Amino acid sequence: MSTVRELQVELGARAYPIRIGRGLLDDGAGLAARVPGRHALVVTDRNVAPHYLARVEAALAGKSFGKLVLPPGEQEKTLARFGDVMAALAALGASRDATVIALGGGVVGDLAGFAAACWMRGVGFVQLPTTLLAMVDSSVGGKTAVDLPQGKNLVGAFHQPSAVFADTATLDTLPGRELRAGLAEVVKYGAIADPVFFDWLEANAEALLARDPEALAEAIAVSCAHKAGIVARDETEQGERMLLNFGHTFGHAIETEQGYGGLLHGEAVAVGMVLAARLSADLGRAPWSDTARLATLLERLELPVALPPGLSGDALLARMKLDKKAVSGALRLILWSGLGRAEVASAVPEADIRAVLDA
Ligand SMILES: NC(=O)c1ccc[n+]([C@@H]2O[C@H](COP(=O)([O-])OP(=O)(O)OC[C@H]3O[C@@H](n4cnc5c(N)ncnc54)[C@H](O)[C@@H]3O)[C@@H](O)[C@H]2O)c1
Ligand SMILES: O=C(O)C(=O)C[C@@H](O)[C@H](O)[C@H](O)COP(=O)(O)O
Ligand SMILES: [Zn+2]
Repeated sequence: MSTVRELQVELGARAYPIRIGRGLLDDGAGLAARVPGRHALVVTDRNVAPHYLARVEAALAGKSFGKLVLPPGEQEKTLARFGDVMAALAALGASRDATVIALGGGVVGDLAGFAAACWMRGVGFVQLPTTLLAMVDSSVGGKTAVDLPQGKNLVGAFHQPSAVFADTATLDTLPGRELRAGLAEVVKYGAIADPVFFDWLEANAEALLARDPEALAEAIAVSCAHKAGIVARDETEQGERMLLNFGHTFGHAIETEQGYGGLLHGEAVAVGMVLAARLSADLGRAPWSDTARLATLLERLELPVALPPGLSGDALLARMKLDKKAVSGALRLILWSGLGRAEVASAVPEADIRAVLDA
């Protein structure tokens, strides 16, 4: 195994490690140590299972484990699939000391995590992320959820994993479009919290697209450090954690309006960040020059930066109103103050939001 980087999410008695390195899935002992009871259920999808499930099964030798291999994609992050996970846990006879293991991207992680939060009111949970997006964002922090046709992640719970093992060798089989979608969330950390990292991303964009292992490992480690710090300071999103939603009020509205079959989450977030940055510049809160830098970097990473055709501003605005940051029905947005800084804003005039949606 090559170099393993290790970070910790500091949550007191619930603190947990994030390990990042090539070949981690072959460290069966590391995974087995996080499965204290007799029962484990591995949740994965049909794209991931043929490549990686056997290694997880080998690590669970001696345990009573089940596996659930779901169809892939955002359209499967549903209450119906949540029911399938519940049924699989029941079939396994999983007791309160059971562990749910998510092997896959953010869809599998969010769904399996929500199941772990609910089965017998909460059982153990381990994240084995296999997409860049899951390694840099969704596997860390304990936000778990499923989508409704009305909106993204509307049904969910905070439920932290007991460990995150990111085997970066799994990225070798990840399709290019999915890798690029993950890069959008990487750019988010630079945009909201770390101008030096943003500069580094500008300097390393081509290396990241070319899957240079060192560049990817660095991007994952820096992203996880930011996410772990924010989660440790504000686990349940009372303040600072809301900044991780930069671009998401727009992005989630796009995903929902497209029936979860259009832009990928990371792509929608890329568009959403550019819209939020433009809105911020329109309102005099962010320099136009930084907005241009953000859009240029995302374009260099081959991500979309404009709304896909055919979406109506009215429909998107209506979707945005169901965002979870709203208070008493009033929308709150994450606005940008320029590179490295963002803030929560309420009372943003609807006309200004409509203007960026219609531009
Ligand atoms: N909980 C959080 O904090 C959080 C953060 C960000 C995003 N999310 C959620 O994550 C989801 C998006 O996650 P995603 O981008 O990982 O998408 P995904 O889970 O749909 O995975 C992307 C695609 O890649 C395939 N795949 C996964 N790993 C692979 C591998 N190593 N090789 C080949 N194919 C592979 C999957 O089967 C799928 O088709 C969204 O639902 C989003 O809302 C959650
Ligand atoms: O961890 C967080 O907090 C985030 O907001 C990370 C986002 O990238 C992620 O997409 C998250 O699932 C969005 O959360 P939601 O609460 O808006 O559904
Ligand atoms: Zn996201």
